[in-house]
Amino acid sequence: MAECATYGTVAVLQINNPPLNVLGHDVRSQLMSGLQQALQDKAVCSIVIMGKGQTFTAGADVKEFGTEKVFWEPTLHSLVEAVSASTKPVVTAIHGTTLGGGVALALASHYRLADSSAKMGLPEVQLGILPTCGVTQRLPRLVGLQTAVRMVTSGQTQSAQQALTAGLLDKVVTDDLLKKAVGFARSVDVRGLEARRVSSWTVPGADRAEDVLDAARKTLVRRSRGAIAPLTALQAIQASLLPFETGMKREAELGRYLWTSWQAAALRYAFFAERTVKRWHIPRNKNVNYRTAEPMDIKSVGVLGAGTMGVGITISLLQAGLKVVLTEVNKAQLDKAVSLIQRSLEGKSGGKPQPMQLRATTDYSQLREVDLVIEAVFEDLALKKKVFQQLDAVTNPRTILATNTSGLDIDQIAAATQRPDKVIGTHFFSPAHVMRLLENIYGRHTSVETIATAMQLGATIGKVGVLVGNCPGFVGNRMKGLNFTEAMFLLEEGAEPQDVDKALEEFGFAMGPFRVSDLAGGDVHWRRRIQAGLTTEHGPPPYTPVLYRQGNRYSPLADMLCMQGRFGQKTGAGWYRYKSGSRTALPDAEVHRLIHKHRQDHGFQRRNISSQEIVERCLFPLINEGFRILEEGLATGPQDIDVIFLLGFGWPRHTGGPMYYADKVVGLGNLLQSLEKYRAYHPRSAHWVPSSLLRKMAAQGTSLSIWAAGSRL
Ligand SMILES: CC/C=C\C=C\CC(=O)SCCNC(=O)CCNC(=O)[C@H](O)C(C)(C)COP(=O)(O)OP(=O)(O)OC[C@H]1O[C@@H](n2cnc3c(N)ncnc32)[C@H](O)[C@@H]1OP(=O)(O)O
Repeated sequence: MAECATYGTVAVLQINNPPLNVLGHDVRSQLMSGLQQALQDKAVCSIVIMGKGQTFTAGADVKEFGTEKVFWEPTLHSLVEAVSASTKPVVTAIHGTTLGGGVALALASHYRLADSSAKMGLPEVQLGILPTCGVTQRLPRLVGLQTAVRMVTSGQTQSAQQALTAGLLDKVVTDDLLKKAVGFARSVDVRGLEARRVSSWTVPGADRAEDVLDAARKTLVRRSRGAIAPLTALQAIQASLLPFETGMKREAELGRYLWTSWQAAALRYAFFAERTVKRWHIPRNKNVNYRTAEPMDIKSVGVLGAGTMGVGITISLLQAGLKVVLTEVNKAQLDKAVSLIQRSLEGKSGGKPQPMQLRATTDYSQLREVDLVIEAVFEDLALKKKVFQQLDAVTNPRTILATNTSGLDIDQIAAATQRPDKVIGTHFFSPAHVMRLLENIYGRHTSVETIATAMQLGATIGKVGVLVGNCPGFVGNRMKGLNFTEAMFLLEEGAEPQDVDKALEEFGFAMGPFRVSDLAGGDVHWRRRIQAGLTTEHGPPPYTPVLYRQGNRYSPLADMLCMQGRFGQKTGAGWYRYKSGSRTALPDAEVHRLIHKHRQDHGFQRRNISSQEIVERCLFPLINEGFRILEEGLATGPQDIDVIFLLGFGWPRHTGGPMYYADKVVGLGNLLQSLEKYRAYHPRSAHWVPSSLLRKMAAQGTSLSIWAAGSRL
């Protein structure tokens, strides 16, 4: 856990708690007793604290949060204070990615040394808590308010060089950190100790504090979208302008407030959910799971189609060091794609040319020897089937064939080949080289090896892979579609697009559904509705009522906009209008007139709709569909659905995701009641019929977390 050794007059305490040296109770106890021994040992003049293995420490053990163990003595706070009060100089030697409590220990030490490849960060706000243990008081004294605010409120890591420049480190070294740290510790003098205690310093640039804090507050109010931790952290940093002890009291108060908040619990859940999804199984056959599966070794990947998705996917693969064969029949499109890929990768490497493992070709037969192909052609079932037939003919029979589709039937695509066991859906989110989610979809015949390979490929390219079953829209788009449907009904009943967007943005989404639709292009979903027979390019299909399709209430408003060529930002007009070259959504009188006339034509009585109703009507049907998905065994557990929404659809992280939000914030009984209430008003919308899983859980008074704990391997 923590090992102690002496090198002449230097005592070295080394954390050894693989994989990440988190500071659980055992580690804290051993570090504390090592420190006390070193203080008592007359032969020891200075002390080094460092870590073995891949990192100094990733901070507190998050698994202890929510349990009593985190408060067992020595707490992290006691340990940090003991380091700070040490009568012998303490040098912290940092390597790997040092986070949270690790930075707190370093700040309380008298000297800070790091390996040149080290990174340091304070991710606490991402867990909904405050960096306590004096971090918000010592950091501004060491690096100034501006850097402290940036580090604490963003949670982003700093490189060793950045930390050195900011004053967070005293020295950066290369090679043999132990030897260099011991040498450094030998050179420091106990006589200078008092002056090295950061707590006795004042915050540099305090005369400009008000301007810095005001500017930060404005930015955070806009960016945090309802998350309370960043703004609370700012208040704690402000307290560093007070005497140290007063500031520490304020930090403790604010720390307690966040520690007990529901948002901290939700963010902790999100942290573990992202890691839980890699433990997948197939609900209808639990023998097919991450433990039994053996992935194929993938070294080369073919990407078919060099449009926006193909380019993003190629960049992700190349960044992970894989060989890529990019295939596109249109030579001009291929050349454009290659230049985009080159520019993107040059940007990443700071302008240095990277050895590119990319072969670009118009010739399908070049895919013959790759281990896996990702098809990224236009979202059209007939086209994809044709492409898969060709791929089946040209590629090696052991090659896995993956389709990047956002909702088409994997089984139909697989049926176009002689190897349905080697066909899988890999749904990337746009921009594919930026978005961390990869929704992997198994079909009826997809083999366990193919599933394991797709999940492994996701991890290799730095994505969070979530495995789901095959159904129209899969998990993400199947649920998300209901949100947009209900948003349009709200327009029919009296809301304006900006009212709906504002309510959902206040809930925490970066953009409301109409702004998202304008960004993505309304034509994409319009074509899908046409393919599904819900509408035609000229209006409702013959003999179809305007407000009902396929047995359900239907709003034709989006179709009406598309028929006018209003596809969103790319055409300068959609649900909003856009000035040339601008992405700012401006309310448009044309749209208001169109909605108004539609209401009049169909006898809708306009009424005022509250933000609460907007949020409930847009989100509750989607959550209800999530319960259906669990019931149908299309996702391993609620975490999988939550991760899809957190990483793929901008669901506000501080609410934990749709299923967590329903379970822990709304309450399943309340959710059921609301669904019943809206169902009574909107009997022609099947999405208000509560799922039987939700009914059962609400009746039993059980929770999704209990159900999930029982179902997960
Ligand atoms: C009262 C006041 C008390 C507390 C004060 C707390 C201050 C803090 O220190 S808060 C914690 C700050 N630290 C973090 O938030 C660390 C988060 N971890 C990461 O960002 C990453 O894990 C990483 C360090 C960058 C490493 O990434 P990677 O190499 O991709 O590994 P992972 O798959 O993420 O993790 C491997 C394994 O470790 C578990 N884990 C990671 N960090 C922690 C942690 N801090 N505590 C407990 N467990 C942790 C992670 O869940 C993985 O576990 P599996 O079982 O393999 O899923």
